[in-house]
Amino acid sequence: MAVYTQLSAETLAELIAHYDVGELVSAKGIAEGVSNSNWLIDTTGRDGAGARFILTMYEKRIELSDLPFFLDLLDHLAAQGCPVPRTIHDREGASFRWLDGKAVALIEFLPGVSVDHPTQGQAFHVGAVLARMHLASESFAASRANTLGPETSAQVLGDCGEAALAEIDPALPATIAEARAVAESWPADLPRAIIHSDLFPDNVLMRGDEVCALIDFYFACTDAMAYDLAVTHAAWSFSADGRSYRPEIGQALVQGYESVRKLGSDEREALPLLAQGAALRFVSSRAQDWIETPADALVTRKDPMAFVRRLEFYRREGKEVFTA
Ligand SMILES: Nc1ncnc2c1ncn2[C@@H]1O[C@H](COP(=O)(O)OP(=O)(O)OP(=O)(O)O)[C@@H](O)[C@H]1O
Ligand SMILES: N[C@@H](CCO)C(=O)O
Repeated sequence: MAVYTQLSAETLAELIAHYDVGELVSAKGIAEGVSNSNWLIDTTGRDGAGARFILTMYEKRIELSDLPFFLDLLDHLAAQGCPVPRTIHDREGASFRWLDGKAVALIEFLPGVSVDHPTQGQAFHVGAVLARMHLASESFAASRANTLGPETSAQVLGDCGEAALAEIDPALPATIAEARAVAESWPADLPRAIIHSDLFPDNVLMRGDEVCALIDFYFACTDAMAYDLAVTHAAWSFSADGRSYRPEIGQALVQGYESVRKLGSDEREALPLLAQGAALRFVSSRAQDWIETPADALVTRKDPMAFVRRLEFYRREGKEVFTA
């Protein structure tokens, strides 16, 4: 359940009145998501024909100084024709407002559903849209450092400590040394752009093969484009528990990406290591969350071992995985 803050109908109506979107008709809390509180908002619309939005209240994990970067990025990508929801600005032009001491933003609602078991056609289109997003971001002036790179993964796992990691699973402590080794050989000069860096199936809304929306840009940052493809590969091409690889999905993703932007030989060469770094990024954040979240909390903890299995797969299979 991701509505951490209760807002009264009056408070919501007053908030919506700051936007040129008509009057509030209904507001429903959205159960999906764990980071922020989200509501599905219906209004009468500017022309009385009705309009729908997502209201997000930023609860944790987001540096508020980064918020203008994330919200302006949505506007930029949407203006470039990418399937990304626009930020609705208030009557004074602000992209976010304050409510009960927390930042809130009104975001365009886009249709579509997240898929659990993608088809090849869907993976191809997701790869293509990822490449379009990278190219469209080149004209975006702002930048943001990746705060969750390989060195952070090593640091986070080290801070968790071997004993706490071993309590989750005996295979986890070894990932500390692996993360350090990956960080040491991390490529420094691959072509960069703004990357999504968390493009899991639940952050893509689809209708059939069509990508209707990429959402949840709150980890977006400036980094290697091939790393973003590696994250997406790790997120889409395996069963949820990471035990079985779906080669047709992995290949379709890369082919879709290359139908828009060809990978350089340096990027292709780096993909096996980038994919290990991607797997470690999610091992580390999941392990940290596991330790910090009580077992009886309302939020379901995500299993770090699902990404340890991916890590082992990428290390074992090497470049074969990314050879078309
Ligand atoms: N622009 C949008 N258009 C339509 N639906 C959306 C939009 N943004 C979010 N949603 C819906 O709201 C749900 C929660 O959003 P989101 O995944 O961004 O939550 P979060 O808590 O911010 O993220 P997370 O838990 O992934 O860190 C999504 O699964 C999706 O169903
Ligand atoms: N998509 C991530 C959560 C955001 O960091 C995961 O599945 O672990």
